[in-house]
Amino acid sequence: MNERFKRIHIIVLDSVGIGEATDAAKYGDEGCDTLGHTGEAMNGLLIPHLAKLGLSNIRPENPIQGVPVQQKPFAYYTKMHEISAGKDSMDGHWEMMGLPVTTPLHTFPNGFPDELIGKIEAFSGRRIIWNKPASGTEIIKKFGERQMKTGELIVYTSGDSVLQIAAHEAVIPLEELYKICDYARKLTINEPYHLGRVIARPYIGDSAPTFERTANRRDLTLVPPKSTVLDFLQHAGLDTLAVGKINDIFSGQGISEGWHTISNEDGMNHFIRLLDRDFHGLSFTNLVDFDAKYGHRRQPVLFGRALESFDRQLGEALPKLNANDLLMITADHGNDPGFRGTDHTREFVPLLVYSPSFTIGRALPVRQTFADIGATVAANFNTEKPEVGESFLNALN
Ligand SMILES: O=P(O)(O)O[C@H]1O[C@H](CO)[C@@H](O)[C@H]1O
Ligand SMILES: [Mn+2]
Ligand SMILES: [Mn+2]
Repeated sequence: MNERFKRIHIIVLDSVGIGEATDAAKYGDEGCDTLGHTGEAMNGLLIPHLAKLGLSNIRPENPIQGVPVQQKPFAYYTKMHEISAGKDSMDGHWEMMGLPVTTPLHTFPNGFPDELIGKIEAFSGRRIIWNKPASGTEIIKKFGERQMKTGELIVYTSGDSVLQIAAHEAVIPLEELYKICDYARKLTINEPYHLGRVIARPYIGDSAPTFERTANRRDLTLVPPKSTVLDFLQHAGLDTLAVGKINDIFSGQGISEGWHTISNEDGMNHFIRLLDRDFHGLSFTNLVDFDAKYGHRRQPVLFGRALESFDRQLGEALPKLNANDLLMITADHGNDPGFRGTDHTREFVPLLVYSPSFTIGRALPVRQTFADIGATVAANFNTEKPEVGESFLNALN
C-alpha cells in the first residue's frame, strides 16, 4: 500500500473550542471562547508543548494568554468550522469521520413526553422523577438521598439531545441500569424522538455531600446511518483503535479495538502505550474530562489545570512519534467554562497536525468542515473517500 503515514493518531480534547463560530448566534452563543477564557482565568496557561506546536498561531491577533505565538511552530495549524446541525459530541466526531449530522437531533427543554416516560416506568418497574434539564452533579445532590430510599429513576436532559438516567450503584445495580438505558435507547432512535444519546449515569456515596459519579457511565448513541471513514479503514484491513468514549460515540461501528478510560490521564496513558505498539492504521482518542468535569461545571481554573496536565503528558508522547506517524490534535465542540449556562458552545475547533518528518509547521487554510480530518485519513491510506471533506494531506511537507 502506497501511503504517507503508517499510523495516524487523532486526539480529541473534548470541548476545547477556540472561539465563537461564525454561526454562534444561531445557538445563542455569541462571545463564547473556551481556550481564550480559560487562558484568562488562569492568568496564562502553562502548556509549552501545545504552544510549540502552534496553538496560538491559530489566532495570532488574539493569542491565548500564556501561550506565545511561535516563529517556527512545529505543527501545521488551523481551525475548523462545524457544518453539523448541532454542537454535541456525536455531531462533532461523526463529522470528523466524514458524516456530518444534517438533520438536527431533537432536544427536550421541557422534559420527555409522558408516553415515553410511562413506557420506561412500565419496563423498569420504577417511577421516574425530575424529567427536566439539569446539571448531572446538582441533580444527584438534590434527589440522590431520595433515590436511595425509593429506588426511583432520576431522568434529566440538557441543551444536548440526551436522555440521562442517574442511578445510585447500590440501589439500582449497574446491569439493571444498563438494561433500562438499552430499552430507552431503542424507543428513542426514530421520530418523534430522534435523540442523540441515552446516557447511564451511575454514582456512589452515602449522602449528598459524598456522592460521586463513577467511570461506569455508558453512552448509547445512534448507529451511524452510513459508513464512516472508520468503516472504510476497517474494510481495508487497517487497525482502528479507539480510546475513551470513541467506541460509544460510533456504537462500535468500524472500530477494531476499543478501551474505556476513567480519566484524561488514563486516556493519555493508554494512548502513550499504543505508541509502543506496532499497529497500522488509526488511533482515535477522546479526553472527556475537559467537558464532563470542568466545562459543564463552568470551572475555568480546573479546566485550565486539566489542559496543563494534558500538556505534560503530551510531552511524554511526542518523543515516541516517528517519521511514519501523523498526530492530529483537535476538539469536537466548545464548552466555554467562562460562559453563561452549562451547555456546549458553538465554536471553531483548533487543529494541530504534527509529524517528526516535518521540518517546520505552517498555517493551513481554515477548514470548512471537521470532515477534512477524515478525508485526510482516507487519502493517506488510499481507502474509499467520504462524501464530505477535503484532504489536506498534500499540503503537509
Ligand atoms: O451535567 P452532566 O450530567 O455532566 O451532563 C452533561 O453531559 C452530557 C453529555 O456530554 C451533556 O449533555 C450534559 O448534560
Ligand atoms: Mn464532546
Ligand atoms: Mn458535554
